[in-house]
Amino acid sequence: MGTVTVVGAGVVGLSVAHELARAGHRVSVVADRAAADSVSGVAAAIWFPHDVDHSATVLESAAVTYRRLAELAGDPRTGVSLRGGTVLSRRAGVDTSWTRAVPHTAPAAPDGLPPGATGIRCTVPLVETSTYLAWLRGRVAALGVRFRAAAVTSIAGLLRDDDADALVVAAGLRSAALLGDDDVSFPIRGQVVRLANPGLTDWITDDDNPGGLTYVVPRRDDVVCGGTGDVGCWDERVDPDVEAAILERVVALVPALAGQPVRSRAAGLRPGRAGVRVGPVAGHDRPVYACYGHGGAGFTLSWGDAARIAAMLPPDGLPGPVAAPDAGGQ
Ligand SMILES: Cc1cc2nc3c(=O)[nH]c(=O)nc-3n(C[C@H](O)[C@H](O)[C@H](O)COP(=O)(O)OP(=O)(O)OC[C@H]3O[C@@H](n4cnc5c(N)ncnc54)[C@H](O)[C@@H]3O)c2cc1C
Repeated sequence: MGTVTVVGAGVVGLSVAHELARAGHRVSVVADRAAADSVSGVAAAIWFPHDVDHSATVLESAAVTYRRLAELAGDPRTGVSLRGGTVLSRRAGVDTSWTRAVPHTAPAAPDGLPPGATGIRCTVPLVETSTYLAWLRGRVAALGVRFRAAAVTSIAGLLRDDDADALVVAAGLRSAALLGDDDVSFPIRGQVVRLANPGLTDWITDDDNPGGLTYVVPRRDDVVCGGTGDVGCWDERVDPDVEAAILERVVALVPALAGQPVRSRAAGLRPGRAGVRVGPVAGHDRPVYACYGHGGAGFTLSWGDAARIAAMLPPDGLPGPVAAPDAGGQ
């Protein structure tokens, strides 16, 4: 058994802490924001590998997470359910490799689709973020993981002050600045408006909408309507003009949303990266691992990538620090 400190308490940090503690490590989590106050609290969140590459490793992590979330859907306390929906496409040659990670997909019936669009029907896990993140934190705490509220200013400083045998950096978008060896990370700004739910259950995504990225994700008490995918934008404020445009697009797509009152609104920065980073980080005197860069798919990859980190840190033989130049993860 070893002691491991995880930096980050978003969906990724919590999932990593869970898997490490379950494997037998003594785990601490240090974070300056609770999950609900990070981008994890803004997510829609449906299972879908959005804004990440669809490499074999990513799709395997997505498939592992699908299965785990599908199991959790059996327990209403988790806030996870399985929901049917449609992935719309308005152009030829769209990448459908993600379908390999879903047990069953079928072509959508053309009636009801926008003119010229095609669709893929499937059932995926829907995560009600506030319920799920609170449940997950409770599970992690029940495994004996300790939480510390603090801002980490440098990895070297943390290693100096912390006697953990290993460190995992799962700090989302801010991981790159903390590690200082990554120039391929970037924000992807997303804005949503949440409407009262007029009784919808099916979700729909419309990435090729001529007006911009559009999706409708009905939850128990509201409907998450989006969105935007502004690459390189660091602005976390809600923009009223962007909201008006989102509302226009979602009502055109799902007319039942017309006139529904706004319940809440939010914007957040997805941790974009040219390749999700899961693996050892070189150049430290103790083992340091990275788990970040999940783009619009942090929930979708959470359990799979947490399991990968746990496999890299076996409790009966922690690896040593990595001296060779870091290859930059997967
Ligand atoms: C509008 C929108 C819709 C989305 N929809 C979906 C969806 O449907 N499905 C899906 O899978 N994903 C979705 N996402 C993406 C998802 O939200 C992210 O991929 C995921 O939340 C990233 O989680 P994370 O734990 O890596 O980062 P975060 O949630 O940002 O957590 C980072 C953690 O690290 C801590 N931290 C960072 N730096 C420091 C530091 N220096 N010191 C101490 N602590 C630090 C923070 O306090 C926080 O606890 C969506 C995102 C947006 C914006």
